[in-house]
Amino acid sequence: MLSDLVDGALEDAAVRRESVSLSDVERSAAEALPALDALAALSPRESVHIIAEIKRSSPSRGSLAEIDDPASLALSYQTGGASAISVLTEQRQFGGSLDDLISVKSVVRLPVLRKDFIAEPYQVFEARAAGADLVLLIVAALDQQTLETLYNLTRELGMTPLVEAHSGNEVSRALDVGASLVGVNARDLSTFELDQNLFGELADQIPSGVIRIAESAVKTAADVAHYRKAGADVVLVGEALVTGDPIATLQDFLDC
Ligand SMILES: O=P(O)(O)OC[C@@H](O)[C@@H](O)c1c[nH]c2ccccc12
Repeated sequence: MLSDLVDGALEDAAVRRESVSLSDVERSAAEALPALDALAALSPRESVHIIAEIKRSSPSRGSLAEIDDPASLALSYQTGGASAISVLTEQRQFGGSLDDLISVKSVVRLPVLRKDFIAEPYQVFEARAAGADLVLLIVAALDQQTLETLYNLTRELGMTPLVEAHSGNEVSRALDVGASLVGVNARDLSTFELDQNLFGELADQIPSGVIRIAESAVKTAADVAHYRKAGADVVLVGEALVTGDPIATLQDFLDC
């Protein structure tokens, strides 16, 4: 269940907060190098953009890959032509950490997304302090007021929010807060079911000028072509890259 994932992420944040206070993390966020311009890096072009994800496991798919050295995987993603890197920092179910993000950020020149279950400002400051350029905000996990608060904070810190939706109503809520980057996740985070047609059903609701991202369920170049045809400017790919040859897979997908 999505609410369990959020509760777990908040409990872990509360533990970290015992050693690094809110004011400490705010100070580190203010001292970090400025965030990169993710909207520029993902702006629509002739070919699709790929956000390449670092993910060790997931509740729906179990263990995927060991990934002892996330920085070197991220460098392969950069070599393969990814436009941005997504790092799962959730520990309990996805096996990630903020340290993964810090090491990735130290080697790549691409924008880096903190992929986690973000529900309070502390986690947004932590993302910036670790060097994140983008933060994932999942509409289904947040009431509208919290979504707006976290969206505005992310922007104030110079980062780009990627606002994730899984229904028409959630796309409207993403647009209501002013999202410039909207992701449609094919996977329902409550049931873990996949619906690869959802992106196509919702894409028309996302106005031009807003970057459209298709998330999940990209296994082959044909899947990329499917999303591209349905209007995706960007696809976000995890499993296919961590389980296969990352450079060859990216190049294959970018040929679409
Ligand atoms: O591994 P896949 O099917 O290529 O999916 C990547 C990404 O879309 C998925 O990891 C994801 C999308 N939204 C999320 C929110 C939380 C955790 C994970 C996700």
